[in-house]
Amino acid sequence: MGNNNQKKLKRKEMLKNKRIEELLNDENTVDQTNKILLCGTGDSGKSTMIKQMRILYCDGFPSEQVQLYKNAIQKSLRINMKMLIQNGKALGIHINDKVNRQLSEEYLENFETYKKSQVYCKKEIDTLKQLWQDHSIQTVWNNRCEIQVPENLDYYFNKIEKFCNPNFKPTNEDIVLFRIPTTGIVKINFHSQDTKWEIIDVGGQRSERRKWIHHFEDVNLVFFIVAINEFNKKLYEDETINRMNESITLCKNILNNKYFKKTDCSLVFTKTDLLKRSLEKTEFNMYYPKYNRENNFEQVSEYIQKLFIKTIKKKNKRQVSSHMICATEKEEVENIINLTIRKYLERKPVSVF
Ligand SMILES: Nc1nc2c(ncn2[C@@H]2O[C@H](COP(=O)(O)OP(=O)(O)OP(=O)(O)O)[C@@H](O)[C@H]2O)c(=O)[nH]1
Ligand SMILES: [Mg+2]
Repeated sequence: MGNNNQKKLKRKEMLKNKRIEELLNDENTVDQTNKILLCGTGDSGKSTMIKQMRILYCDGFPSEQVQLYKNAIQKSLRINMKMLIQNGKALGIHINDKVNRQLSEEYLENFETYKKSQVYCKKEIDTLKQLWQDHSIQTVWNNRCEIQVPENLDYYFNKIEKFCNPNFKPTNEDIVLFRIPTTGIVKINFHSQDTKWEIIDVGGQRSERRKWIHHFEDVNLVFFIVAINEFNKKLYEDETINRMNESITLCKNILNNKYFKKTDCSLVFTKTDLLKRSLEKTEFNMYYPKYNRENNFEQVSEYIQKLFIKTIKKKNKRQVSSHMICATEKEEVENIINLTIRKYLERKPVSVF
């Protein structure tokens, strides 16, 4: 009798083990993909995070992407010098140096001819180099919060010969620092802490936001990305609107959306390096008059975080976290992704049964 019972138990154990193996081999059960959605206004740093993920988890950029960035970087130098000259005039910053003023006039006159050429001739490179070093052009660049120019333009102008060389091949850093506004949706798959993840990047400009809704379902984590240095900038789509105010309104609308009632969310403040730089020259309370603390990074960044956090309702049903990073630093992106996933998994352990 005892032997029979033992046999039955053994058989039960074997069946259980077989079932576990079946479950483990069933992709639908174990390989369930978790979803992270990146939201935020244009230029906030969503794609920069995605690029870092590509470098960290997907062996970097495919050759078509590298070529796309090469072309875009090369084109942008011309266009942005034109912008600096023209916007300088509009801001009342005229080129004082006689030689450089003449050079800038000639550059604008010949711009269309230059633009037609794929390659930069020596004369154009020398002109761009000299104009970039001009004191008045540097004044325009230092007042860039008044105009719409790319964030890291100095990186490219400071090494202009490299970028104008027809044989130049963009490095990861060249790609991470350059912005191509996202249109449509970009997805990346990766593994973290024995779980499968998909991270979704969307375009943040107003015209792109209506596409977001198609990706709201089954989201495990929402990251709302904010460029923490944009307190003194105007929205590209409507220059009467302050960029940070636009971001606060969007944060309120997205993170309180019914789809995300129970979804953990992370506020990710990027561009900490640029905020530090900008507070050296700008008083934060000129833009937020209610602010009455020190004009330093620690206190201003804490105040900005609170402006966003207080818009998020019903925190009891979900975890809300806030992080500050320089998104152009790969390790900082990696750390917050890992940390957020770990916190998520701790709260909701993945169970096979
Ligand atoms: N210096 C610095 N630059 C950053 C940082 N984060 C992003 N950038 C730069 O900011 C620019 C905009 O970044 P993107 O990631 O393309 O912005 P986005 O949110 O994807 O913009 P859309 O696609 O229009 O929604 C790029 O030139 C980035 O290199 C940061 O922390 N520090
Ligand atoms: Mg983008």
